[in-house]
Amino acid sequence: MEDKDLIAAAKKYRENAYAPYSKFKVGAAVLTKKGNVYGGCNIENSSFPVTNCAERTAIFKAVSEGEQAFAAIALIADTPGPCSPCGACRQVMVEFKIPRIIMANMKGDVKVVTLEEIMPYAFTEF
Ligand SMILES: O=c1ccn([C@H]2C[C@H](O)[C@@H](CO)O2)c(=O)[nH]1
Ligand SMILES: [Zn+2]
Repeated sequence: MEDKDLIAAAKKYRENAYAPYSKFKVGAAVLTKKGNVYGGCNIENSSFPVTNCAERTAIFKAVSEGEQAFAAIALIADTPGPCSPCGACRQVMVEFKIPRIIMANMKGDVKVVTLEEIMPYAFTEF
């Protein structure tokens, strides 16, 4: 699967975003090594910190289906430049060793980075 296809999947899931508080919709899609795609959107809560980001929704969906080996993740939002994942999502990407992060926006800007580039000096217990 090409990056543009994973971005298109993320864009589709962005339409399902539940963001009545921030009005900021985010979509994400993870590609597993088996070749399956799991999508996610941000899901907000009136108790703001309870909100789940699009990337973590997508990753947790994949893990829930028994998939823990990932090839890439794409995320998209209506940002001036390619949308960059928050720290919590980066930590989850470290946990599951997602090697490539494809950042995109609604204008068509795309930036691809490695996990090492986006999360240097990551916390690991061992
Ligand atoms: O990596 C991120 C950062 C933020 N958001 C969502 C959470 C919240 O609903 C909205 C504004 O922060 O964007 C994501 O989905 N992913
Ligand atoms: Zn996040």
